[in-house]
Amino acid sequence: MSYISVDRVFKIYGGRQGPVEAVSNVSFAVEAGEFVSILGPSGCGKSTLLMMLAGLEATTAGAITIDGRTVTSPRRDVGLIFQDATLLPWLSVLDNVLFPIRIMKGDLATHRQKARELLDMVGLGDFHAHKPAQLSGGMRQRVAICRALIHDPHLLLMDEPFSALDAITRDDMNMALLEIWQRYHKTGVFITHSIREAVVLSDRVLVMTRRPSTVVCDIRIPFARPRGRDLGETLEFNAICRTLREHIEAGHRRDRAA
Ligand SMILES: Nc1ncnc2c1ncn2[C@@H]1O[C@H](COP(=O)(O)OP(=O)(O)OP(=O)(O)O)[C@@H](O)[C@H]1O
Repeated sequence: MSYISVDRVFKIYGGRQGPVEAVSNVSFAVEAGEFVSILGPSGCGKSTLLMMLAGLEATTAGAITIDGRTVTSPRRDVGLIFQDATLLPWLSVLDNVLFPIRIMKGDLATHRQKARELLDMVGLGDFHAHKPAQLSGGMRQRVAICRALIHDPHLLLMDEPFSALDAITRDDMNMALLEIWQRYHKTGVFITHSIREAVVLSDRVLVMTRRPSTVVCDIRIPFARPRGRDLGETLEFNAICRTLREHIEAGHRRDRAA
């Protein structure tokens, strides 16, 4: 059995202007330790899918199973990272990283050392006493990554975590995430609009389209790890990006025709 199984999942939101079918008949599986990215146009239901994986939204039909258990409510063994780092401005960097432990009433003393190690790993070892306002956007997102990892979740769910960053910082964050993957062996679902980012980071890339909001393509990314910045220069990398772009463009054409 796969670590994550998404089985014929639908999500229909009730709205003032009538129901919105955000996700229709989506099925896919993710193995333990895999990093899977989801690409697709705005509004195709990527965030909705991630929220359902996190147990923060209910499915309208179908089932999501993680590690053998059907997802019916938020789970403790999941780390979430969003586009906005959403750090608490009055807390130090270290206390922001420790915040989930505080909420879960865990042992702060033992986790303080782990928080310092995580901050060291993402290059923020000297910033543990700073407040979020004293950090750049990329640094804040690094803190958010440490916060998502502090309770050692097996699964990381990431919703466009680097899309608000400039191109150079984004590349740096991709490299940092690759390093984290190498070191901590998590399972990951990553939402992005960047084809290149998806290919650099992932073991598999899924493409979703609208009307209906479903998965139309599932491509395995064959590059060995560890991966470096030069991966993006290779012919094979660019050929995979082209294939994914063609799937996304075909979806756009179908949308326009509908
Ligand atoms: N709480 C909600 N109530 C009603 N409709 C919603 C709700 N959340 C999302 N939707 C609608 O569901 C559809 C899918 O939205 P979702 O945010 O999941 O798409 P997305 O692919 O993540 O978009 P983006 O790439 O722009 O973030 C959209 O039409 C959106 O307007």
